[in-house]
Amino acid sequence: MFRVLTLNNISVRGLERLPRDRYEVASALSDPHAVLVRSADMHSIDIPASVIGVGRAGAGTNNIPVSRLSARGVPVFNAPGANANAVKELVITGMFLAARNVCQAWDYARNLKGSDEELDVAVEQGKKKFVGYELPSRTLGVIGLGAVGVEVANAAHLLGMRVLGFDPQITVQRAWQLSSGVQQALSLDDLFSRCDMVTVHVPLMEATRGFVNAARLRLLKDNGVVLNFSRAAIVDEKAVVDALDSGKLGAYICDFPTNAVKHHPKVVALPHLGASTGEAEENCAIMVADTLKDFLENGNIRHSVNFPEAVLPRTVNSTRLSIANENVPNMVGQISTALANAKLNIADLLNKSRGELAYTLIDVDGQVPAGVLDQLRKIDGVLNVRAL
Ligand SMILES: NC(=O)C1=CN([C@@H]2O[C@H](COP(=O)(O)OP(=O)(O)OC[C@H]3O[C@@H](n4cnc5c(N)ncnc54)[C@H](O)[C@@H]3O)[C@@H](O)[C@H]2O)C=CC1
Ligand SMILES: O=C(O)CCC(=O)C(=O)O
Repeated sequence: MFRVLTLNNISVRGLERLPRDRYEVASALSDPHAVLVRSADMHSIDIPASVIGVGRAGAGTNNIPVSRLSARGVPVFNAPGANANAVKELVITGMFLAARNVCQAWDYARNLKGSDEELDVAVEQGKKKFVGYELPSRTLGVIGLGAVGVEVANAAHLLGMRVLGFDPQITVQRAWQLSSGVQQALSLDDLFSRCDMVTVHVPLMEATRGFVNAARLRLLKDNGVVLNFSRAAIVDEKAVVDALDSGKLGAYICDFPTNAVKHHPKVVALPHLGASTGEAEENCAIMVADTLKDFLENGNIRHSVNFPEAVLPRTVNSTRLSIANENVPNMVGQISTALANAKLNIADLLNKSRGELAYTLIDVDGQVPAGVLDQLRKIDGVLNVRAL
């Protein structure tokens, strides 16, 4: 029986992928094998030693202590692309909100007082303040061309905008998905200096923290717009407020209502709604539950943010060993020597590495005695051993 601890509400369609006869899933249980999480902050909690896998039902993993888990040989999984359409739709909504001053105009209209005749007069006088612009007259810069960024760039291009993209690590898969009409910016500064609107779709990490800063905002065209549906800290909020006050920025549309920005009249701050559609919640939960299940039952690794992809079909009449280890020389040699010394035959083997970590799946004919597993665990550099 596998025990899975949930730290957030996870869509029931995903949880149904973990059959009750083999899985106990609850928001409170002891010695869990795995954790399922959305945005809960795992940096501040003790993660029990029993945990061998963490699944994020979403994209961003900045709420998870990934390096700490890597050092324990614990893979962290996410659900790449599973909520991208939902985020794209809200970002495009945000662009329209900014271009047509929708929130300010709505606020004006709902606060009008008087008879309908008086309201008619006020409407015709007041609407001058909310004159907007149309998207095809503007240039959008998309920073980060991953699952969300590519969808946003393509949709904006279809809406008639001129679109520039910047992502020095774009994958071949995403490059194929990107519309040929999206032009490449050479640097962040190049992108800011050629755009009216900029939207960020990068993970929060040291390199991206605060990289929408005062110097870059100065490069943007006047009355520009910044959209941030990634993470609050990617944007220097003080610089944004200064730019809004000076008129350099016309609007800041974001998913993070911090005290620094939420009351500003030119800010529309939503309560982290990017992935909050029934479809996205289901997609994410199903993808991450399937990934976690295959890892727990077969040791296979897909969609991990810290471990290499490692998928090996199972050999009949064998015991599967899953071994997480440091990516240093002679690990596979030592592991296979320990198995040979115990007269165990390797039927199949897969070894993959990623950065400082490596992962080995071995199908061994017959049973593997507990003593052999202990020997494998004692090899210097081995982080985790399971027999499945
Ligand atoms: N508001 C919400 O509810 C949601 C927010 N997000 C946020 O959006 C981020 C992006 O999501 P996805 O597109 O699904 O992730 P992704 O991993 O598919 O794409 C991220 C892209 O950013 C690029 N990148 C990394 N560093 C960069 C840099 N310094 N400059 C330019 N590009 C850089 C990567 O090469 C990658 O292509 C997530 O990490 C998360 O923080 C994602 C989903 C929902
Ligand atoms: O689970 C959520 O609602 C947050 C989604 C998100 O921020 C992400 O996937 O990175």
